[in-house]
Amino acid sequence: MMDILFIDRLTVMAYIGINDWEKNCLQKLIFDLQLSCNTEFFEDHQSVVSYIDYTHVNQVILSLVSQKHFYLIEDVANLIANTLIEKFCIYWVRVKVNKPGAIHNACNVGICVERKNKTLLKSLKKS
Ligand SMILES: Nc1nc2c(c(=O)[nH]1)N=C([C@H](O)[C@@H](O)CO)CN2
Repeated sequence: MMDILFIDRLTVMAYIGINDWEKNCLQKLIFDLQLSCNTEFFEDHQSVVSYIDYTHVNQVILSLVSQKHFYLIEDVANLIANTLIEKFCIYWVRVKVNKPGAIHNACNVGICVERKNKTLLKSLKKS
């Protein structure tokens, strides 16, 4: 069994979009994140594998999204998913990027990507 650390409706202003006007205009992106982990590892807080600090996850996302202009919401989702897999001890991650208001006759549009930490999942199978 695996546990899931989640962050809902994390809101960030970003330069995002395929149109010229979107290069200089901050727009709202809302993230829903799920990080699969094993919280039993976390009981010993002195151990190397410690808990996943959701404030640290938040900082990583803020720093990634504020660095540059992104063309597609897919680009943001992929960068965040791959970075979280690299930086945190998690089995898989699900990143949903919402760009509300992008289509005038829909309340929301977005993309949801899932990435696995193949190395960690392999070591889980062996044990
Ligand atoms: N699959 C996608 N389609 C579109 C995107 C996107 O990021 N992914 N973006 C746009 C525009 O930037 C739009 O949001 C402007 O309002 C159009 N299609």
